[in-house]
Amino acid sequence: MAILNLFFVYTSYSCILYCILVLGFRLLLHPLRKYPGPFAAKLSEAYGGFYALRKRLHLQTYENHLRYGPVLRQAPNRLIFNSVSALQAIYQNERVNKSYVYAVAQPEQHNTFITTNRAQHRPKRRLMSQVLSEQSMRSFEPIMVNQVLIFLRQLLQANSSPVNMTPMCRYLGLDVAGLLGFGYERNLQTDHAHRSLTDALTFGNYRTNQRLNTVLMDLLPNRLRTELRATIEKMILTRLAQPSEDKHDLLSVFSEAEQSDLDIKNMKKSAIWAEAILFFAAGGETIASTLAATFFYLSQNPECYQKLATEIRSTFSSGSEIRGGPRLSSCRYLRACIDEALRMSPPVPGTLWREAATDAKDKPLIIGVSIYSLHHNENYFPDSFQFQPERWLAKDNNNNNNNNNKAAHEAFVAFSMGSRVCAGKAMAYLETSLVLVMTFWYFDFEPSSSEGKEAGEQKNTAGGKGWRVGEFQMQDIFAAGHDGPELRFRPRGDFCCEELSRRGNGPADMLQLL
Ligand code: HEM
Repeated sequence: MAILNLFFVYTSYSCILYCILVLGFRLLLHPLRKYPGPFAAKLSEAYGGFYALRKRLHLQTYENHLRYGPVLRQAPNRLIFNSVSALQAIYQNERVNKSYVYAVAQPEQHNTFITTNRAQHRPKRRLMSQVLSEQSMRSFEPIMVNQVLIFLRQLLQANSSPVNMTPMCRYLGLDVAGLLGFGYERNLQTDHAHRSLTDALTFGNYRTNQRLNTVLMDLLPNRLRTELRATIEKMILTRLAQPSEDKHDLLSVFSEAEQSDLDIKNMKKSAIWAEAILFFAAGGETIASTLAATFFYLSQNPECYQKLATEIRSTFSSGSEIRGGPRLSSCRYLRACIDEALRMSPPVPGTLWREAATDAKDKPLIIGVSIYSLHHNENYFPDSFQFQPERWLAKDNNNNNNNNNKAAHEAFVAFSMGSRVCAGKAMAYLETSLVLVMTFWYFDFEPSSSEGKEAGEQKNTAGGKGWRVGEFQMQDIFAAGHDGPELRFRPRGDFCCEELSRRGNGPADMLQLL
């Protein structure tokens, strides 16, 4: 017994001594010791984990940059930068890779987003680029438009009562993502039965973000994940029972690409489902965030709303003309509004961790730029908390706006940059543009309460410290979480009901909804 006691005493002392030595090293001898940052962050990754758990790590990082400057030590082995020069040096650098923390965050997924090995990443990325290319989008567009029409019918059905745009946009985004990824109609927009999918995705994002920011922490349970897996299995089996050429989706693009691309041919067929799952979080959730934020800012800024309404309603002469192509691309104010919403409330607000490509066995230095912080850096975006789509529009004459505009473009990083830039950028702009233009064509909208600005923000989560009036607040769970805005939609004249009933699934459906 005495020996056992002695063993425990020595073990406890050894542990305490070990902790003191590790913490002392991190504080006084570590190569990053001279970089400023919160005291707790210098000692442990738990600092980042704590704020990730509270879903406000992006806000904390922003506040820390204000306090400590453009280079910040956020964990013993991690630095965050807040400048365009650092952005380019990190993300456009062949010698810098995605950090190993991605693989730790989702060990079971080896898709385009997670894979850190360049050779393994290449064929996956080529496949994704093909399914998300402009040509592929042209084939997919009618399916997308059909989903947007369902979205519009839901707005009509609301009959001017308040609509919470977060769930509406999520159901739309996930239905479109499901159709492109799995060729499967999940019908979240119209059917309540499978909406737990959204909770499972939120939970998955939250868990991923935890692990990205502290590899120590994995406290969250797994039940929703199991449910998500069952749903996905059903989607895969249904799709596999159909000929691949029956749909325009990931499987059909894969089947065609493998004829001519040996690397893609060598990919296991099962590997494409890991890519399809990625469509939900990478494609569905991000688009929903962009839409919810843009609706929010337009409802809060009547001048911008008017300018955009005028642009859209003078560019098209009927709802059925609204399609991707030169006329949609000519809507420059529309693009400026989307970019400004992406800047102010980026759908991926956190820090995208990178590390030097090296064979060394030592723990690599992890570095990155926080998207939210850079997007609110006053050097690049003066009055950064104000919604000003004009900052994206270069003036023709030689005034300052052109210089500001260049700085803004260089610091705009909502889709990341370099070899791991978002593969779905073209789809993101097409889908968000179609939704906004078609909504403005058929409806007018306003915040749900007549009390104006603040009332419109009530359904706008996160809150607490860091809350700003006029900002659509994102929760940092990698692909952002949010709620609201609550808006009321009024049809623009009688033609709205007629046209919407004529298009898409036809009058029978429409009668059911009205
Ligand atoms: C507004 C909407 C979107 C935003 C803001 C966005 C943002 C991003 C960002 C920041 C990354 C880099 C992540 C990292 O390095 O950790 C990324 C990667 C990626 N995104 Fe998007 N995304 C959007 C829409 C989409 C869509 C619609 C798809 C397609 C379904 C998509 C597919 C991907 C893929 C496959 C990657 C991984 C690329 C790679 O590592 O090679 N994204 N996205």
